[in-house]
This record gives sequence, C-alpha cells and structure tokens, in this order.
Amino acid sequence: MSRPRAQPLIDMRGVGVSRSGRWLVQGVDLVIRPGEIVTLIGPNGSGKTTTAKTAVGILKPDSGRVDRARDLVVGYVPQKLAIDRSLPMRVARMMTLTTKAGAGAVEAALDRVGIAHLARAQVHDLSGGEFQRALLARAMLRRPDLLVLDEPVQGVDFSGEIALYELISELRDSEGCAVLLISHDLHVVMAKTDRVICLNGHVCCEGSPSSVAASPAYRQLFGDRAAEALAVYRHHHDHTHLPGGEISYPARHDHDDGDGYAHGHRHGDGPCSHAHGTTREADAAGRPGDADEADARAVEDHHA
Ligand SMILES: Nc1ncnc2c1ncn2[C@@H]1O[C@H](COP(=O)(O)OP(=O)(O)OP(=O)(O)O)[C@@H](O)[C@H]1O
Repeated sequence: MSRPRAQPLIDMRGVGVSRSGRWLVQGVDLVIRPGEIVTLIGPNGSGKTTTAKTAVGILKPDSGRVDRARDLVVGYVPQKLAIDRSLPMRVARMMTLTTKAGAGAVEAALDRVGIAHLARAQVHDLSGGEFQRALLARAMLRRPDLLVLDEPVQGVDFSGEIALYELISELRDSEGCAVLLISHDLHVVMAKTDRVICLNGHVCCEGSPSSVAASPAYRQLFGDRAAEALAVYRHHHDHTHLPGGEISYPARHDHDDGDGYAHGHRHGDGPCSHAHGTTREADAAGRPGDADEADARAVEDHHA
C-alpha cells in the first residue's frame, strides 16, 4: 500500500468539467499523495463533488488532465447513497452489497470503526453516526489507497462529528491510506488535515487549515465571520475506555478550553465544555511554538 512519496496517487492539472454549456469547475489543480489528508471545502454547488468524482475517474474531465497511480484502489463513500434505508437489511449485508468479503473481514471492519456489536442490526435503526461508520467500514473493506468521503458527517451531531473525524485520521494512520474529505461545514476542519482546498468553481485558495482561514480569497468568499468560525480540533489521547465502561486516566493533561490558554484538568474534575476527549485549538496567535497554526482563529462553535 505504501508508495514512494514522489508518486502522487492523484495528479489533476487544469481540470474543467462542463455540462450543458456551463463549466461546473474549471482550472482545478489537485494533487493527493500517499497518506495525505486533503479536505475540499466550499459553498453548496461550488464543485466539490464534481472535483472528487473527476479525481477518481467517475467523471471525465472536459479540459485538463487527471493522472492516477497505477492500480489505485479507491474507497468511495458518496454523499447520496442508492440505499433505501427504510428497507429491511442487516448491517453485515449492507457491507457486502458492493464489495465481496467474508464474514471475518466484515466483522473486523465493523470492529475497526467501533460498531461490531451492530452487525446484525437493521440499517434503518442505525443512528446517523453509526450509519456513517458502517459506510466507512464498507469502504475500508476494499483496503483502499485512497479513501474519498463526501460529507461524512452528514446526519451526525456535533460530538459525533468530532469522533468521526478522529476515526478517519486513525484509519489513515493505521491503514496508511490517503483521504480526500469533502465538507461544506466551515466550522470544523479536522486538525489532521494536511491541506485544505477551497473551491468555488475554481481553486480559490489552498494550504493548511489556518492559512486558508486567514487568506483574503477565503474571507472574500465566506466573509470574516465564517473565517472566524473555522475551528480546528485536536485530540488528546488522555484516557482509556476499560471493558466495564469505566474510564482510566493515566495522567493529567493540558488543554485549551477556548480561552487561548492551556491548563491542566481531568474529565470529571469539573464542568468540561468541550466534546468528550477533544479540545479546540483556539486562537493560536496566543500560543507560542505552533507556527503552522499561527493564524488560526477559533471562536465559540455555532453548534453549541
Ligand atoms: N450532471 C450535471 N449536469 C448539470 N449540472 C450539474 C451536474 N452535476 C452537478 N451539476 C451542477 O454543478 C454544480 C456543482 O455541483 P457539485 O455537486 O459538484 O457541488 P458541491 O460543491 O459538491 O455541492 P454541495 O455542497 O451542495 O454538495 C452545481 O451547480 C450542480 O447543480
């Protein structure tokens, strides 16, 4: 699965897609290297799905070119699924609708995303977060070089959203796959994202989450308020969930509750305003030693 860094999995240059005489996207450059997490953001209709579909070969470009690594295996979780969730179907069955896999592999994949206990559950009984995990597990069954996730946090509440982003970055680390993530949610960009590409029919700007948030093109597109609402989340692996449901804390940890200052506490010591196990990387202007995040702005999230 690991390929030399010099060889991109996807290399799009000047790509345009046109329908009915209208350019849906134009002049898009997108390079995805092995193990990278690249996030496409942009308003509704800005061409994120079109770009992702063109990257993986579902759509053909009308201009420019797309090069893909030889034998590239893609795990694609589309935004809209052709699965009628109201029909009776067990989770384990859904896993093998599009990919051949034995019962052991299905069980392992569900276990990997934390829902092994739901293998025999009905798909229509799953919560939004569980359903997204099942789709992730199904995509991982293919052992992809590149995982493409179109709006993976749809139908997921705020803390579930953070947990899903965590899971995605853990899968990247353990499986070594690259991830192309699509989001129109400007409030949260996972901290593990290597690069954000901001689209609006063309690439407006690109870079680390914090540099994109600070860029004039991003601010022009989404406004200063949106730029300030971009929060970058970090996870501190500070505790272990024991089989009996108890939580073990090996040591105190430092975190930032959004006031710009890190301080130590443990869950259970008192009120903890952030989602379980996750802290917000707030206004890094006041945080020394994190140059990459230097321009990050974070304000109270709009989900609270
Ligand atoms: N087959 C098609 N024919 C004509 N127009 C299309 C087609 N597919 C997409 N479009 C249009 O292209 C534009 C980009 O669509 P796309 O789905 O790529 O945007 P998006 O950024 O993913 O949007 P969203 O955040 O709403 O999912 C939209 O205006 C859409 O209506």
